[in-house]
Amino acid sequence: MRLRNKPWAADLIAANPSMILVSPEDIAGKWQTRFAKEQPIYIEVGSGKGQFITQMAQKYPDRNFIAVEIQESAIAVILQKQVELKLPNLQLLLGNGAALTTFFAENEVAGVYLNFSDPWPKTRHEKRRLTYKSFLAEYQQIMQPTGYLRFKTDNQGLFEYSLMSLNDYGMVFDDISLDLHNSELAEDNIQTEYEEKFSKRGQVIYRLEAHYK
Ligand SMILES: C[S@@+](CC[C@H](N)C(=O)[O-])C[C@H]1O[C@@H](n2cnc3c(N)ncnc32)[C@H](O)[C@@H]1O
Repeated sequence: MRLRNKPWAADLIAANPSMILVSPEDIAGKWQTRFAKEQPIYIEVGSGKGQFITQMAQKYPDRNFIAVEIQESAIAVILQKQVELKLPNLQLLLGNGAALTTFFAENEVAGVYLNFSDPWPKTRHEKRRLTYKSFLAEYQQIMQPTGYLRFKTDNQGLFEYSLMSLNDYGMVFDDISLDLHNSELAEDNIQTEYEEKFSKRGQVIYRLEAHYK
């Protein structure tokens, strides 16, 4: 994600406290109070510029969504969209996905989306991959027993790694697709910015869905 620091980002965030929180310490267990309606909460970790999460919020008004993004310049782009759209079922969190258990209480989340996460191909960076076991433990602690993890990527290496990592963690696979755009799931699929870019280049998109035992 190549976004230079935008001087307006901090100002925009400060001006919209009802739409975005910045690494809050006292929000765990209280997210429902920030939405218009109490309904299941789904989060996307690493939302980038937010095409996926804003479209999901529009398509599923009976669900609440939270974009979790570590880069201020990226989440400010989502916030700009939300200032215009004013979706009652979308909230933003500027924070690190590695610290989800400080932001969410047990069972607060119904599902976690990971889309085109940074691959971190070097072995010494394995711990930064969003499907590394420490991240899987974070998702597990905040997710309801019926919850699911959905992951999409164009990166074969990261996909294979993620299959092994989730399997080693003891997760159960509900669905694995080696060519999402030519599968029965394509019709309902909402594309992310990266997904559009990579599929236009002819790359296949991998997808998996899994849950905890
Ligand atoms: C390659 S981009 C993909 C963006 C978007 N999901 C898409 O598919 O178009 C990965 C995003 O994940 C964010 N990210 C990486 N590590 C993160 C972490 N630990 N917590 C939250 N966001 C993270 C990056 O800042 C970046 O915006």
